[in-house]
Amino acid sequence: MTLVMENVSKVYKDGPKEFRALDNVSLKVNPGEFIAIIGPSGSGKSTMLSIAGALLSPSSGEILLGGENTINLSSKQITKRRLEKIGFVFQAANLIPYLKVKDQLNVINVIAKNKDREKGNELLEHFGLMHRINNYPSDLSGGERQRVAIARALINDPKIILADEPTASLDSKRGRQVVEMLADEIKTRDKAGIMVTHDERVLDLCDRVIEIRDGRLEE
Ligand SMILES: Nc1ncnc2c1ncn2[C@@H]1O[C@H](COP(=O)(O)OP(=O)(O)OP(=O)(O)O)[C@@H](O)[C@H]1O
Repeated sequence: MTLVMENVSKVYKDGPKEFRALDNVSLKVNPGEFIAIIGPSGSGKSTMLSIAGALLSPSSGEILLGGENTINLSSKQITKRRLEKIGFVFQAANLIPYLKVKDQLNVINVIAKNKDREKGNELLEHFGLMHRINNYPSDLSGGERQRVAIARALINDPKIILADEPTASLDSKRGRQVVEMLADEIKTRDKAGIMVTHDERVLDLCDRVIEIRDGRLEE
């Protein structure tokens, strides 16, 4: 499963004004490859990740998820592909405040109609969270919350992992641990990973670092 973006542009329209946030961007991420995207504020990083994850449609260009072009899919089909193929990790863990840790993962099982309910426990064990399964997000440290968010992103065994500033709320040691976990998952299970980050201290854990400036890629 690869992720391919081909000649992707995104133009935001604000009344008569137009703003080109992405300008003819092409990128291919192979299985087992972990790519970092860096760049100044407003350069187009979040726009790019949102388009890669089919959360936002491009103004022109194509996105291929595992060889399948998403351009002609209906929004229902896109939602299904996203659930099956993509795991998202956001800046703040975005956990549901009124659900215990174990239920943060189970809710995805219910939505995805997964029959294998053991996977959640395996992931929580893998990330050292078993002693926390009956806690609410407010009881957890920032690092623990982010580990739950990663476990949740992996519950469907997605082949593409997209992370938007996953270390932003963490100190450098915990931030590094979180990115090490992402890198390990990407390597050992042959996933394609993209991480947007401002954190230069974790770039050595990535295979390639791509810079985005004014909506254009520079490697
Ligand atoms: N919905 C929108 N409508 C209009 N302009 C937008 C919209 N979303 C983003 N932009 C503009 O597009 C540009 C790129 O935004 P984007 O959020 O992708 O940048 P970024 O690199 O992720 O920034 P940051 O590091 O600050 O999060 C910015 O100039 C932003 O103001």
